[in-house]
Amino acid sequence: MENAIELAGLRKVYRGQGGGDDKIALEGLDLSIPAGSIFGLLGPNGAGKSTTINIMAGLVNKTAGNVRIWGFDQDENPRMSRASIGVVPQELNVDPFFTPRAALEVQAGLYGVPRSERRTDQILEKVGLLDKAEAYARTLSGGMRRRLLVAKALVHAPQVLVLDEPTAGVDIELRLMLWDYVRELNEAGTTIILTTHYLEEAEAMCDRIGIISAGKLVECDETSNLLKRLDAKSLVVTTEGQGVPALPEGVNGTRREDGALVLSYRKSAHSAMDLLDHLRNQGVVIQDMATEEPHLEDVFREITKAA
Ligand SMILES: Nc1ncnc2c1ncn2[C@@H]1O[C@H](COP(=O)(O)OP(=O)(O)OP(=O)(O)O)[C@@H](O)[C@H]1O
Repeated sequence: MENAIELAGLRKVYRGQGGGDDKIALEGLDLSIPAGSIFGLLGPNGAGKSTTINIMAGLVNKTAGNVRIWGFDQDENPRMSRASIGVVPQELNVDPFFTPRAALEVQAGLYGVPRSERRTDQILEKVGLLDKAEAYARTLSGGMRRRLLVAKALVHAPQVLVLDEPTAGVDIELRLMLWDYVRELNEAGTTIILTTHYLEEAEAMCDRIGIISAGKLVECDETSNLLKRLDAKSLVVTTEGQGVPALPEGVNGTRREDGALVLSYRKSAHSAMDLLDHLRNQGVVIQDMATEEPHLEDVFREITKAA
């Protein structure tokens, strides 16, 4: 299998209710996600990320286009296409009266997993919920509910696991645990797709990134390539005294919260050495300095601004 997911000309129009306007959420989206990757689907609010995920999961009907999950066309082979994907939704909607063990058993039943093939307790242990197996879901904390949703998405052992904003409002410990587990699943062969608003997280986790803006794919590349392509760089200097000195054209200077002077510049136009000379010529006394490479956040800002 080369691509775990292939979307071609995907279009979604939400019909206006009661005479309201139609809303075009996706406008001919083409996207391929290689098998075995950890893929980050990013984009500003309302770009169409959840719509894309929900269409892949079979939760929202597409208006037009083609969807292949693990090689199975969603229209021609809906059963296999659905069996190949598991989705961890954004909302923490768990049935309050089910225990985690019961919730997984029900889910396994829905997916037609034979009893002999169920791995309920193994999955509960993996997500750290085995000791809560018989607790009512309404007594679980937010973090535990999140883990239960991950567990539910895994009962049918899907080749593709989609996580929609899995760490929104999650504490740092759980976030790290979740990412360890996601990496483990990926190493065992599961293709991972995730959306997140934490760009640092996407940069650290994802080997490939796709950026959606206004219902279209505006960028898709290996994370390292996206970062390399950016011409931006920063020079961080600790100085005696405060204020921002006069700077060469095209160089932007700000003081960070810790007082350090941050100069943002284009690698193609300036070098750190030139800028240091410039500061010295301005009479600035430099105590320390470091350069910083661009982050995904800079790439994201640049791309969505242009789009
Ligand atoms: N059920 C719906 N009915 C009508 N419009 C909808 C519906 N669901 C989403 N939309 C609209 O479609 C567009 C795309 O929404 P979507 O939720 O896919 O974006 P998103 O990228 O996931 O956003 P966010 O980052 O805020 O979760 C938005 O303009 C949204 O208002």
